[in-house]
Amino acid sequence: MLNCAAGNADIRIETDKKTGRGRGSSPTIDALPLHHGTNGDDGANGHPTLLAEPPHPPSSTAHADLPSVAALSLKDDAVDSPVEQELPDTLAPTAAPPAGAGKRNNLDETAGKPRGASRTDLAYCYPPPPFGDSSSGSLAYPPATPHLTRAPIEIATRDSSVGRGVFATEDIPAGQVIEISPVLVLSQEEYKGRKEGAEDDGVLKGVEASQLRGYVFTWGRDGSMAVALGIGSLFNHSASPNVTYSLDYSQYTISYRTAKPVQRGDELLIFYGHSVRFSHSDAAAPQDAQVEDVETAEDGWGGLGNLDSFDGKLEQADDDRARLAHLKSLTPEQLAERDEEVVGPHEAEFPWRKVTEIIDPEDAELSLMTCYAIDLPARCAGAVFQFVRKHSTRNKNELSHLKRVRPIESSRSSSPVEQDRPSDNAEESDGRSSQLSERRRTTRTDPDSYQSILLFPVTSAPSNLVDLLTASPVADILGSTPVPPLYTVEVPAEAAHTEQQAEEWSKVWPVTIVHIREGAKATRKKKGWEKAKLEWVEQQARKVWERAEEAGRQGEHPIACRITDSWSSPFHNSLRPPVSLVTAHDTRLSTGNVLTHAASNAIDAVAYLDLQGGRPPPSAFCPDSAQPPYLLTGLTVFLSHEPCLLCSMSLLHSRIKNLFFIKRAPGAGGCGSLYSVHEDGGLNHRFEVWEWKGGRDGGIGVGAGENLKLDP
Ligand SMILES: C[S@@+](CC[C@H](N)C(=O)[O-])C[C@H]1O[C@@H](n2cnc3c(N)ncnc32)[C@H](O)[C@@H]1O
Repeated sequence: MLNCAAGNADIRIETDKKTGRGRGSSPTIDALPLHHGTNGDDGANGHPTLLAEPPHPPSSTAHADLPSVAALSLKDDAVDSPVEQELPDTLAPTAAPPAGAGKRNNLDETAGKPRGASRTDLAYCYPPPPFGDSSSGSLAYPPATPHLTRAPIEIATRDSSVGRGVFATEDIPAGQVIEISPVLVLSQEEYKGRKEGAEDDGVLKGVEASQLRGYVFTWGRDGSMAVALGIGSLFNHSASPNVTYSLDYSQYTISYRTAKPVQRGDELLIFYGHSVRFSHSDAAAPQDAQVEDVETAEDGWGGLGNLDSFDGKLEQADDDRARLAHLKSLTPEQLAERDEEVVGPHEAEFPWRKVTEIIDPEDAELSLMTCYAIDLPARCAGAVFQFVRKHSTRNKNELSHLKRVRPIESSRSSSPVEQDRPSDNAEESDGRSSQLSERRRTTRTDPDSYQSILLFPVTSAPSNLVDLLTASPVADILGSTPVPPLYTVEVPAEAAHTEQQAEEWSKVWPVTIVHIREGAKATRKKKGWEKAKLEWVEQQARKVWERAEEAGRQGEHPIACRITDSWSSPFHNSLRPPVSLVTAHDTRLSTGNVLTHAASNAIDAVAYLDLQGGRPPPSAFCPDSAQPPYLLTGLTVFLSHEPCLLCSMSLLHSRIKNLFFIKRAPGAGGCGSLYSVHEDGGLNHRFEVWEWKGGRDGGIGVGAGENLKLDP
């Protein structure tokens, strides 16, 4: 239930408990001092028809369970109990009434019924009847329309070709919530007026054929549309708006916030979308249509906090078209040759730098760990291995990269365990050492010949190791010979990856070689990307940067995040690049929520897609899987700026495959600057991070986001 009470008006919007938020559940309007115009027909077209009732005193309980959304809408200048405050002056119409003001709404005031209005009566005929049907009659809206809101705004008509708009009656600072409107969601079927899968005969039907068409915006990925109830539907469009908005899918609301300081008298304008043009006001607009069909707009009303479109096809942004046309003109052989061409990271054409502190294993230096070892006759080896297995405190064999035994003749750097042995039997050790020197002279093949055997890393050895060993079958095999002393030895901490490493490191302790798989090795050796991948990555980087700059122009922080499928060479090529899922931008300023960073919003958007079953068909990575993968598993993220620590952790938890960012966030970023979350060995996932090092020529990294100072 959304419940607002203001002054002498008490409006409550309730949800029918049985039908949920069903449209059958009509709003309960306890008292409304004002009229609201209808469309001039019979009020049965979906527009609420609110009739005049005598005002009555504010309800003392009306706001008892005021939900957060309503509270927020009233919070900005609230004192004690915001919902009990007087209605502001803005309720009074401030613009001069038009001639014939008595007829300014088309309700019969005695009967409360719509009365007919001839087109000739109507000085303010807006919006025009749908599709030029002059016989349908249209309604005249007053030049100033009363409304219920605490923000200092009025609804007025200053330009009859644009119709009503929302204007500031006082200066309003940036970042102020001026309206939260509940929305009415229309399914695709309702909107289009035809069943899913029914053939599109090109004739507009349903809501799309009504004047509501100029008021809807994209709501869900399933083709559903929404109408903002209340003032939300009265904001006009501008390419340089002063109001931003965000959709709240859980509350079914859309909230509006000033994106810049607004002066008294200014019109409050939002941005509907790149593809929306008005023939009569936008200079750049094509002259053919009043409004381009909003459904074809890139992302509804400007996509502030919205999702980008995806359909598995190549995106055909203007600047991509020429490239695409060129690619399509190539023969399959030319295309294959082009796709296989690899650009190495050191070539000038390679504009990315890997953000890593991890050294290529093939170049790794020897690193050491300390283990307990013991010298025993070869015949004890089997019993020692069993002993180690039995008392191992770890599931995984931490010494699997090492040979367990080393012939006693090998040189070794070891130190007797007398000082740091795990149990106290130091007295016996001197005698054993002398026995050992004697035995070292015998050969390895002899079951009585002595070998050095690794037991446990010092860090995970049982604390009473010596006692355990003395009580073990190893001691039985030795019979009257005392168990020799343990000692510590430094051994390689990792397996070798090359013959050279193995040879060198085995001088310390025999180490195994783990060869890097041939395929992987080839890729590593190439250490470059196919040209097609390089181009695709750059294109995504450009898109995310453009979105960030656009957000900046809308009064948000110029930061954006784009989530896509990941490039996989066997599946993708220049004509079949990965699919993009969502693009979102930072909405900290418009929502007042300091956690709505771009990455966070994008992750939310993917979760929302999953909830709606809206993720595209399983990608090349999981062709057999019917389910979308866990969170962002295997996906690639593009960010205009290095993510903060919190977002870096969110991306890590989401299991992304790799991240590309354009601008570093010195002292704030969690992927290379302040910390390298993506490589932290103590965390349960890692991902690759690449930073843009390309030039500024293509516009990537240029603009408001260029020198942005980011907080940690
Ligand atoms: C959401 S409504 C805005 C309120 C509308 N002016 C009214 O009086 O009901 C959208 C409609 O307003 C008009 N509109 C909005 N912005 C405009 C602009 N910049 N130039 C011309 N008409 C505009 C278009 O006719 C559009 O279909």
